[in-house]
This record gives sequence, C-alpha cells and structure tokens, in this order.
Amino acid sequence: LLAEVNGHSLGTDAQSREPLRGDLQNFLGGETLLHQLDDLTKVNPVTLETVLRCLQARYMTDTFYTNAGCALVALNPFKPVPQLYSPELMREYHAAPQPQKLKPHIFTVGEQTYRNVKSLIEPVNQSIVVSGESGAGKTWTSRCLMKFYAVVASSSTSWESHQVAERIEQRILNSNPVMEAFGNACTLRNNNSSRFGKFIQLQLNGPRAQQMTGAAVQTYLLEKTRVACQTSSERNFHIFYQICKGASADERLQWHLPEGAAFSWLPNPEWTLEEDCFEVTREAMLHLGIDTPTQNNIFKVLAGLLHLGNMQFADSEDEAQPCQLMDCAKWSVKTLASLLQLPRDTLLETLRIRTIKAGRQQQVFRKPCSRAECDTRRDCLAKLVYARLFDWLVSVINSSICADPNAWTTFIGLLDVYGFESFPNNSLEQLCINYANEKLQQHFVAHFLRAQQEEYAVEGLEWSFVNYQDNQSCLDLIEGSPISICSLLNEECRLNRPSSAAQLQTRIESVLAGRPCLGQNKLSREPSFIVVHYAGPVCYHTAGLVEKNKDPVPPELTRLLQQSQDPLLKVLFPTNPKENSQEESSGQSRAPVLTVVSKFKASLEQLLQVLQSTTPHYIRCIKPNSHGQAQTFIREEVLSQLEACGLVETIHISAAGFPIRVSHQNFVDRYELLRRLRLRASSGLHSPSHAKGHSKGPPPAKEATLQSLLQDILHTLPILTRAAATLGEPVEARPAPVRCGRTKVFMSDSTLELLECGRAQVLEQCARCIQDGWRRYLHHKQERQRRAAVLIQAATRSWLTRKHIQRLHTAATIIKRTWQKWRIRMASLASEELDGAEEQHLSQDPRSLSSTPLPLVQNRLLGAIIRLWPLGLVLANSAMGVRGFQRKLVVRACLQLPSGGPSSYAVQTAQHDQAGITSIRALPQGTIKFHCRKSPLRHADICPQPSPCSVTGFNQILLERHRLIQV
Ligand SMILES: Nc1ncnc2c1ncn2[C@@H]1O[C@H](COP(=O)(O)OP(=O)(O)OP(=O)(O)O)[C@@H](O)[C@H]1O
Repeated sequence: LLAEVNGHSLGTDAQSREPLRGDLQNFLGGETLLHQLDDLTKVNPVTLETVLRCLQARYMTDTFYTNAGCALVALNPFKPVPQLYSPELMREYHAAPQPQKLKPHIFTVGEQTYRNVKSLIEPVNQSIVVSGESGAGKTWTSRCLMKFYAVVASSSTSWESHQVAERIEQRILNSNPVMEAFGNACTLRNNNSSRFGKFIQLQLNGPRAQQMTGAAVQTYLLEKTRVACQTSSERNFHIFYQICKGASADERLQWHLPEGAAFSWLPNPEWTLEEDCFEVTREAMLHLGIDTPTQNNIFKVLAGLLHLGNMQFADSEDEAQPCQLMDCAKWSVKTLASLLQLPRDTLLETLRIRTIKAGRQQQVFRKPCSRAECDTRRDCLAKLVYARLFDWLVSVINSSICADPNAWTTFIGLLDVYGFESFPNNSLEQLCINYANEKLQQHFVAHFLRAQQEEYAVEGLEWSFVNYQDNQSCLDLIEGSPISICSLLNEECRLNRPSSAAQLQTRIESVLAGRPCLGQNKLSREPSFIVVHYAGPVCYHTAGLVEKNKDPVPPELTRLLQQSQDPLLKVLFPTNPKENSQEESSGQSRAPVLTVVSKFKASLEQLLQVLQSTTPHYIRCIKPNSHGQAQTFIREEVLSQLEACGLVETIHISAAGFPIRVSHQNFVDRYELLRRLRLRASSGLHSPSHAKGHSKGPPPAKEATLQSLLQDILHTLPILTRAAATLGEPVEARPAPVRCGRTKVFMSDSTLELLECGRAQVLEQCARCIQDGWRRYLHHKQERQRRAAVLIQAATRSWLTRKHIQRLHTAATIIKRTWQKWRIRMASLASEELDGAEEQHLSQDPRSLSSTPLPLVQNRLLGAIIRLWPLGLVLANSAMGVRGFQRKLVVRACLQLPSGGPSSYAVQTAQHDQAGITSIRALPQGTIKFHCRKSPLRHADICPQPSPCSVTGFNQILLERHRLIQV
C-alpha cells in the first residue's frame, strides 16, 4: 500500500518477471554463465530478479564486486579475503593501461578517480559516495580506498619527498583507528558500526604529480546519545571498553577503574571484539601527535564519564529539596569530581538544581530538579563532554593531516555515510540519517538520471526517456519551504512551548495534509507519522522529537565544566564570555535557535555543494545477510537493499543512455590528434555531415572549425573500430554509440574506451617519431663529432710528425755538415801528413840511398819500381811473384812510402802471402781516441766529435779491401 502511495514502480518489474522467466532461462543458459557477467547492465532483461540471480551467482563464486553501469556494487564477503586487497593487486590496477578491463573492484573506481584528477578534465575534483545500510561494508571500503591512494599516490620523485608523503599517508591511515575507537560502536547490525558520518578529502598536490599531501575530515551527526544510553544488546563507543580492558595496573589506579568494576554505561563488557585493541588506538594517537600525557588526560576524562553514569538519584519526597544520591553513587561523585577536577559540591548542585532567570531584572531563581530531570542533566553533561571531545579530536587529527592550502590543488573526496535506517522505533536520529540518504539519492538521481535526460533535451538529442523515481516530493516533505517536518520541529523549539507528542502528530498531519509522501500509521498506539522514503516507508515516533531537536544544554553545565582545573577540559570549555552569552540566549531567549535539524541541514547542504562541484562515483555496498555470515545470500534482504539504493533504475539508464559527456572544446582538445589516423587512412573522404538535432543557422567561423574538427574526429571511429577488431579485441560490429549535441559530445563507456585506445596509439606513434628523430639527430651529431675528432687528430699528428721530421732533418744536416767538415779536416790533415812524409822521404831519399848501403840489385829494382809503380802494385798483389818482405817493399816503393821503420805504416798482406796486400795503414803517431755518440739518425750512429784533447794523430786508411784483388 505504501509502495503505491510512493509511486514505486516495482510492480512493473514483478509483473514482467513471470512471462519472461522461460525466455530468461534460455537466454542465460544456466547459472554458470550468469556469474561471469561483470556488469549488471549486461543482464538481459534488466529486472530485480535477474540482477539478484547474477549477484547471487557471483557471491557464491567469491566474486564480490560487480559493475552496475556507472556504479559499483560491493557485496560484503563477511570473511577475510586478503588477496583481494593486497598492495600487489593495488599496483596491478594502478599500472593497468585500462583498469576497467580488469575484474570489477573498488580499486577500479579508485584508479579511475585518480586518472580523472590527472587528466584535468573538468570537473577535476572527484568524489566517491560509498553508501549502503549499516554493516554493508562502507567503512571497510573507504579504508581500503585510502590504503589504495596511499600506495598509488605516493611520491616517487625524490627520496625525501617520498618520505614526507609516506609520513602523511601513515598519519591519514592512523586517523582511522582513532576515529573508529571514539566514533564506532557495536550495534545489533554491525560489530563496528560508525556512529557518525564522515567526508574525507584526500588532498593531491599538483596537476601532474598528484601525490597525496594531506587530508581533511569532516564529520556529521555523531550519535552522542550513545554515551549515556545504549540498548541492551548493543554497546557504548569502543574506546570505553578499550580503556577498561587495556589499561595497565598503574593507569587503573590513576583512572579509578578497578578490575571488574561495573559501570551502568558500559553494557556487555564481557563481549570480546577485535575492535577492543587499546594499544592500536594509543599508537595511532601518538602518530597523530597526541602525546602520552594528553592521551592519559583524555582517558581520565572518559573514565570520569563512566563514573558519571553510575550517579543514581533517588526520588525526593519534598519537591523543594534536591534529589538525594543513592548510597552506591556517593563514591562515584567523589571519583568523578577528582577525575574531572571539578568542585564536588558545585557538581552536585549543578546536576540537581536548575537556575532560572526571569523578570526584567533577570532575577535568578533556583529550583530543585526532579529525579528524571537530574538524570537528563547528568546524561546531558556526558553528551556535552563527549561531543566536544570528539570534535576536538577531529580538529587535532585535521591539524595533523591537513596540508597547507598552497600545497594542494585537487582532491578526491570519500563520503562514508550511515545507510538508510528503519527500526520499530525511529526518532530524530533516524529522521536525520534518512534525510541525508534522501539528499544523496537525489544527488545520484540528479546526476545520472534527470540531468542526463534533461541534458539530452537541451542538447537537441532524441532520447527515449526512462521513467525514474524522483524523490523531490519526499525531500519537500522533510525540508521544504515554507512548511515541512523540519520547519515544524524548529518552530516548536523556537516557541519553546510545552507540547505533547500527540499534539505534534496532529499538527504535522494537519499542516502537511495532502503531501504524497506523508502517511499515517493507524495501527500504532504511539503518536507517530510515516514518511515514504525512496527506500521504503519509515514510521517516526513524535515523542521526544522536539526535545532532541532542541538538544538543550543548560548553561549551568557549561559553566560547571569551565570551572574545571583539568587541562583538557579547560581546552574543551574555554571561559569565553561570548560563547556563554550565546548558549544562555539559546536556552532562554526567543532568538533563532540553532537546532539539531537546522545544523544538520546546513552541513548537509555544504556537503552537497562540494559533491556537486566534483565528478561523482558511486559504490553501493550490499549486505548479503543480516547475520554477518560468509557464503550466505538471503535474497529478500538483498532485494530490499537493491530497491533502496535505486540500483535497477541506474542499470536501466546506464544501459540505454550515454553516461559520458564532454564539451566540444574539451573533446577536440583531447582527441584532435586522432585526425592523423583519418588523414593517413584516406585523404579524400566526403565532408562530414552535421549532427542530428542541429537546426541552427550557419555557425560562426570558430564554431565551424570546431564542428568540422569534431566531425573529423568522429569519423575516425570506424577506423578505430576496425583497428580494434584486427587486434582481436571484442568490439561490437555496429558503430560506436556516440551523439553530438549542441555543446557536448555524448558517448558510451565503450566509445570512450575506443577513443582513448586510439589516442594512446597515436601518442605512441608520435612518441616513436620523436624518438626516431631524436636518435637520428644524436647519431648525426655523434658522427659529426667523430669526424671532427679524427680530423683534429690527423692534423695534430701530421703537425707533430712534420715538426719531428724537421727536427731530425736539422739534426741530420748538422751531423752531415759536421761529418763532412770532419772528413775534410781529416782528409786535409791526412794529405798534409802524407805530403809532409813524401816530402821528407824525397828530401831524405838521396841521403838514405847513399847512407844505407843497399845492395846494388835492390837499388836498381827500387828505382825501377818507382818508375813503374803501377806495375809494382800489380806485382805486390799478385798471388805469384814477389813474396814476404819483398812484396812489402814493392808496395812501399810503388806507393812511394817512406822506407822508415815499421812504426809509420803497417802493411798487411794476406795469409800465406797468397792473395797479396789487404791493407796499408798509416799508423797513429800517438794515441787516437774516438768519442762515439749514439745519433738519432739511423745511418749516422757514430758521430766522432772532434775534441781538442782526444785526436792526436790519424789513422788514415790508405788501402783496404775485404776481398783480395786477383791480379
Ligand atoms: N570487503 C570486506 N572483506 C571482508 N570483510 C568485510 C568486508 N567489508 C565488510 N566486511 C566486514 O563487515 C563488517 C561491517 O563492515 P563496515 O563496518 O564497513 O560496515 P558499514 O557499512 O560501515 O557499517 P556502519 O554503517 O554501521 O558503519 C566489517 O567489520 C567486516 O568484518
């Protein structure tokens, strides 16, 4: 009935399911094929039933991620799958040329966003909205994505910057355990349920490098009531259990937490969860810059809150007297006062006595509170401290991980928000959570469905409109102006009038009557109203709604905390008069009140503004069963989640439409280089036709060129398709789905992939061309350098050789000249000596002849020889004839040598006097010394240097032969 009120079209699917079932079976060809489908848009026909079967088949084969058009469906494995999140796999997705071709994974989304940021296509900033119900795996997914970015977006430039990036990444990752310890709790649906929403902005540093330089965390709507109020099967925030279980003996003593102590705000302490790891939290806090004394201070305050919970009040018999403390609570008050460093009496008074200012003079009245009021004030004190502590922690984390505004230019936002909630008893918290989910659903719808269709219409493209579920009417009911549920709640707070739950119900029903998404729960005894959300109807009880919306903080409580001497509480509650007056006015004047709803609405709008300025990506987390069991797929539960996240409509629209659209200019800028393919393929193609839907007059010149460029690029698509087919890639035979609108180009994922592939090819060719040119240039340069070097070497060598030869030549000339001079001198000396000897001989001859009584025959013979010396020479050399002394005599006579003593001449004759005279030498007339020096000349080894002290005679060779002259 409620589904009909809402206008849900589920019936259409349900009806169409039956007749198609047989065909479907044929088409699917069994479950085995179904689990191989990576994309739910490929399930044919797209119905909840087939999608469900596909998801189930995949889940059973441990395939947890499936694409659903533009979104990714993540099924919670409920078991550790370490190989699915290993750093190696992260790097594989990061390094893949086309990660979308790998198996669907959150890393595909992570890598896609990272590449989008790098590509600088507007909008550059990216956001990933992780949604799903409690326990579906949102926090897990966000954590994995952060780890992914920490791995891939780390610096590789220098060692130092790498270290800095690693430190920042470590800090960002360390923020998770701290925030989870303080903001997560064990609930019925999830042992580690985030009790706050968070948007993490991962800051990247530059258009090209894109390293993670920091992060900023924004939190939403912490469930602070949990500090003071937990249902029986749930727990308080993890941190309370961590300090109770993990504190050392010393710390227990300091924090007054004796072993086994019972605290009423610490239900189910015996449960052991892996989240109860105190050491991990402390370590992470330390890394975030929260030193041990500050940590101890925090834990001391938290221990104080546990003691505050044990403060039980007894009913007062006399209304004029404040409530008494129960006996068991007296020790708690003392401990609390000492832990929070508060004056005990002031503490008790503040909790039990209300001060009211009234009258023109603002007179102060003191009124003892009832027991219930005392309890409320106590709870309020705990919530106030815990909420401030949580906000302070977030600000400390931010100051530790946030980068300098100049150090980052782009960001990837990760939104992890609580999923849609519907319990038997829903209150303001659920209203806010479901309101946020409505807003996000609208963003999703606006982004992918309505905007898509409207844009087609604006762009002049024909498109068969898909009916989609618009939740605007639901949002109008919750937050619309001038009258809506929120405005009514705020008005009640502002008027500050006493109104019962029933009155509020009546008011809502009467004022908002006729709204399509408002319903009544006639079966409920409690005053309530129903809101038909996109995910289903939810019944909200009106009791306590206004009070929760007011979230009143009695000013006395703040003043009390400002009196604390505890260093941490002094920071959390500074004595700021401005703040005081604000809080006081919020409690007691009629100025506009900052209610929970109005604060939440403002932060939600801010968040949506950020989301709208980014390219969104969606991860829909699905919980296969509510028991947290692996390998268990409960169809009904999954079905309701698929309905709740509007997945089927997404699949429809993604399959039918063009999820990618790029402005003409951007398209041309990016793909203009593809025209080279066309020019290469054929230079004489017909001129491109104009796009469908272009009915305007002749466009201006610039536009005309843009259009022609655009068409040129689009005409390369068949070439690209053919090229992909020849490469053996699975491409469809029909033309790639693409349309050209008035200002944008619309295309499918496959077309984008084709274009990107072509672009990569052209770029590769260009790179090769540049490389070739560069190598050629380098080669030529090296060749020129080599030739020049050879030339220089040759010239140098020839110059050196010439110089060398010149030197040798000069030396040889000098030697030659000296040698010649020496020869001449020697010759002249010899001739002088010979001349002198001859003259002496001739002058002495008559005397010697007369003085020496030679035999007559001998004298005659000598005279004959002198006259006939040639004949004598022949005789002396002949083998026959004169011998021995005679022969020498003949020779001497022939040569007219003086016939003095043998000391003047040495005449050597051949052995046995057979071969005549071999040499006649003038014997030296004293000592002859030859000074030899090695000459550089090859043939002038001996350079007799005339030395004044060495040559005192001569050794002229008069006749020398090696072979005897045979006469
Ligand atoms: N991919 C996964 N692999 C293994 N276990 C997972 C995975 N995703 C989730 N889980 C398990 O499911 C539990 C719930 O996941 P998680 O805390 O992320 O849910 P949630 O959607 O954030 O819930 P809540 O909205 O309550 O915070 C985790 O504690 C973990 O045990």
